[in-house]
Amino acid sequence: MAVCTVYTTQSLNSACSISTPTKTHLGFHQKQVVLDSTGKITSKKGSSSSSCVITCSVDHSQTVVIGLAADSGCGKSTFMRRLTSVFGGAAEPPKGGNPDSNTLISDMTTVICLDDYHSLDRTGRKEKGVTALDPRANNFDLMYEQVKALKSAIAVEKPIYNHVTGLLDPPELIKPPKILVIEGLHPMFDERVRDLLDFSIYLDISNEVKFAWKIQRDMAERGHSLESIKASIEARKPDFDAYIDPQKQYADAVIEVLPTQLIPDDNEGKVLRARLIMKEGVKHFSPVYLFDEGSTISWIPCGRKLTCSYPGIKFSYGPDSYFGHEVSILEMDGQFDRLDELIYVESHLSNISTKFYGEVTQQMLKHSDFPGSNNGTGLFQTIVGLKIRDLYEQITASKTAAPLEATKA
Ligand SMILES: Nc1ncnc2c1ncn2[C@@H]1O[C@H](COP(=O)(O)OP(=O)(O)OP(=O)(O)O)[C@@H](O)[C@H]1O
Ligand SMILES: O=C(CO)[C@H](O)[C@H](O)COP(=O)(O)O
Repeated sequence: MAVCTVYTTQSLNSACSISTPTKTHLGFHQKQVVLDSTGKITSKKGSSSSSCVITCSVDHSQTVVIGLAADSGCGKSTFMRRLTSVFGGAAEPPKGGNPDSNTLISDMTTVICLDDYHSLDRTGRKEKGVTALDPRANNFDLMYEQVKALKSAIAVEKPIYNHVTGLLDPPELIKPPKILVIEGLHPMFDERVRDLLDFSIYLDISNEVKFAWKIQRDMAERGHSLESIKASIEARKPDFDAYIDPQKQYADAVIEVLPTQLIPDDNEGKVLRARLIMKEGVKHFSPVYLFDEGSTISWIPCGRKLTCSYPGIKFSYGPDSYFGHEVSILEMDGQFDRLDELIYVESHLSNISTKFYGEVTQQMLKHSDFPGSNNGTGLFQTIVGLKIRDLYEQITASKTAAPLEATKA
């Protein structure tokens, strides 16, 4: 038997004689329920009647939770599109719900945006003089309770932060998916939330590159001026350094994006150097390697089998240390001229968790229009997507072997 907490705006079963639920955050009712050994909700805690059976039952297979952290405009949405594509099916906002919902649902995955846990709306932040990156503008208690509930296969009513109006909208129902991705500014900030993650990723985009991407998007697509983009990046920097960047030390995989080293003093920012930093010893995750696991390798694949124009392509691989952790780092500097030739590189990588020869190349070709498809950013995002699929399959296989353990809250 296990006890868990459900957050809802509605009564679960009005026929049950239970005490009035407590009012908690944002008008939610908090109810403690008791799960039986199969993971079904049998009664509300404290109910006088043991026959008070709540009509909803839950799928007791545990949800796998993935955390994706990055600053705004650093490629989270692009990464999510690559990840959901690995699992097949398109990700869409909840049907018939709030058109400004930040949630994306596909057959296997639900992606929730942690901006929905802003406790202060745009006006509130302005009045208090805090940014959205400041922990005081976010409700970590609710984030923790809801991620914990979803991980225990219990649906929640999650608030919505409306990016169009800057207001907190009425909540939306989130049912426990097979894979829950929590993406945003703070998935690894709160220790309690961090401990719920089965795998975590940090997108570490260097300032120069972040600036180039912001200009491209916010000037071209959103009509912002160069000055206002600069000012926004500067205004966010102290809180970014204090609260967002330090989360990378907790990540199981970090994708670092830097200016190229192949062009001396490059200031165009078009050619990128991407580094995939993979922690050793993470359960259900074995780092990718190039040629020979644990060796230090430098490889320039350009020549007969890979077409490269200036400045070429260089791969590196080897063991290293990152915030005191043992890691393996795979690096790619430069960009592909012909994406179909990526198969040559793929055939030299091991532990990439593909289901068939050429799957990485196939995924990259399928999304050749996504930003980063001609360089290491897209390649490493695709590989991490495949590693997450593998992790999910390993976790579900181990749960099948011990079903009762997985139902405990
Ligand atoms: N790998 C990449 N290579 C080049 N440009 C990229 C790459 N990834 C993202 N960008 C650029 O950055 C912009 C933001 O990307 P994306 O929408 O995926 O980020 P985000 O983190 O989800 O942003 P936000 O949180 O603000 O919604 C894109 O419009 C694109 O211009
Ligand atoms: O850092 C952010 C995460 O995406 C946003 O700036 C934050 O959510 C506030 O949003 P808005 O600018 O729409 O009020």
